Amino acid sequence: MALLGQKRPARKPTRREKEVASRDTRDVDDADSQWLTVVRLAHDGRGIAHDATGKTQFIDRALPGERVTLAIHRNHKRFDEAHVRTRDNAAENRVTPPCEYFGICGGCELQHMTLASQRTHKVHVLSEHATRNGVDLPDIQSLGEDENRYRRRARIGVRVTDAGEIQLGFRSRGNNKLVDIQTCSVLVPALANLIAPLRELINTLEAPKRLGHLELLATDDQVIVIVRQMKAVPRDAERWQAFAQAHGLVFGWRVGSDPVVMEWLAGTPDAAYSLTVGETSLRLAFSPGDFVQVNAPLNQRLIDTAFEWLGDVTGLNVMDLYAGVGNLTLAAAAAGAKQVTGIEGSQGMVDQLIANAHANGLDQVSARRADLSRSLPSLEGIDLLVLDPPRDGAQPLCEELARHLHAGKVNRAPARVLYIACDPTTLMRDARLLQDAGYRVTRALMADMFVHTAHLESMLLLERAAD
Ligand SMILES: C[S@@+](CC[C@H](N)C(=O)[O-])C[C@H]1O[C@@H](n2cnc3c(N)ncnc32)[C@H](O)[C@@H]1O
Repeated sequence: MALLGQKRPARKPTRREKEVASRDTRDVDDADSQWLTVVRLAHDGRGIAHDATGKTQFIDRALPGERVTLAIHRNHKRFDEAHVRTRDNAAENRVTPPCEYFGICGGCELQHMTLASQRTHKVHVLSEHATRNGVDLPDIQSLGEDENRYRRRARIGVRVTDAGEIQLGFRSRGNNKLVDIQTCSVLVPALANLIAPLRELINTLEAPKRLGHLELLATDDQVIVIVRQMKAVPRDAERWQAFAQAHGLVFGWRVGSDPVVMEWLAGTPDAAYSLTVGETSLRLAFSPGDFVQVNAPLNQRLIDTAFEWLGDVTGLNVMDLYAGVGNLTLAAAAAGAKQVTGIEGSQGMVDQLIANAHANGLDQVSARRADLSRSLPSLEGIDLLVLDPPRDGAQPLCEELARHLHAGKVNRAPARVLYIACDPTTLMRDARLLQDAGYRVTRALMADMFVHTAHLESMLLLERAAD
C-alpha cells in the first residue's frame, strides 16, 4: 500500500550496498591525508607511491600518474597497504570496470585498466622477472584475445546465512569471505548465465546446508555441473535432476566423506575440446577433474605460436613433461614429430592421453606416469623438450640438464627447450639455470590467458648453442 503524504521509512541498506560503501573506508588511518602520486604498478596490479618519508605504499586500484590521498589499512615495517580515499585525476588507461563486483570479488584485479594496458603491464612483469634473474630475453611478444568472457571452468562457493539466505560466489580479496554474485563477467556465457538459476534452485532445496561448492565446466559440447554434497538427500537429487534436464546439463554430485563417491544423476560426461594443428583437427577428451587450460581460444593461439616458432618438427624426437591429457604431446605429434613421449604425474591423465592419441590416430605417441619432482627421465636422444609444469616450476629437471652440460654430456641435453609457465618467478629461475648451462632464450611470449587478473602465462624457446 502506498504511503500517501507520509515520509517513507528509511530503507535498510542491502548487504551489497554496505560492501560497496565500505570498500574505501576500511580501517582508515585518519592521520594520513597527504597527496601522493602513483609512480608505477606492482606485479599484483596495485599502484605504488612513496610517502614523504620515502615509505612505499601499495595502493589498491590506483594507477600510475594518479594523485591520491590514502587510507592505510595495514602497516608494515617497510611498506604500507592502502586504498584510495580521494583521487584527483584519472589515468588515461583507467576504464569503468565491466564487472559490478570489481573491488569486492577476489577473482579479477585489473578490470579498471584497458585491456591493452593490462597486457603491457604483464609484459613488463615478465621482463622484470627476467632482469632480476639475469636472464637475457629477446623482445617479448604479447598474445591476447578481445573476448573477456573466457573462463570455461569455475568453482563457486555456496553459503547459507543464519537467516537462511543463499549466497553464491567467489572468495573476496584479502579475506576468505564469500562474495555473493548474480553473474560473472569473465565466465563463458554458458556458465555465467547459470548462476542466477542455480541460486533459485538452491533456494528450493530441502537441505542447502549440505552443499559444499559447485564446479562448473563448459566443454565443446556439454555444460557440466558437479556439486559437493556432504550427505545424499533423495528429494534434492530429484530437484537437481529436473533442473539439469530443464537447462540441458550433465549433473553429478560428489557425496559423503571418506570415501567421497561421485554419482552422475543426469547425463553422462563426455568432456572434450578441439585443437587444430596445421590441417589436422584433434579432439582431446578429459575427465571433469583433469587439468585443461581455462581459456580455450588462447590455448589454441599459444599452440599455434609454439609451432610457428619451432618450424618444421618432422622427424624430431620430442619429450613433453607435465603432459596432462596430451595438449602439447598430441600437438607435437600432429605437427609431424617422429616420436613423442608424454610424462605426467596423474595416472588418470596418462591413461586419457594414451586414449586421446589412439582416438586421433597418432601412433608415434607414448606416455607414462612419473613424479617429476622425484624421478627424472633420461633425455638421451631427445631433440625437443617441452616443459609445462605447475606453479613451482621444473627446477630439479633444469638442474639435471645443467649438470649434464657442465659435464660435457651434450647428448643428454636437447638442442631446444620449449618452456610454458603460469608463474614467471619460477620460469625465470629455471631459465637462468639453463642459460648458465649454455642455452639462450631466442623467443619469449606473454599470453594473456587469465584476462583481467594479474596472472599471466608465458612461453620461452631456449636453444643450445651449436656444439
Ligand atoms: C600446467 S599443467 C599442464 C598440462 C598440459 N601440458 C596442458 O597443456 O594441458 C601441469 C601438469 O603437471 C602435472 N604435474 C604436477 N606435478 C607433477 C609432478 N610432480 N610430476 C609429474 N606431473 C606433475 C599436473 O597433473 C598437470 O597435468
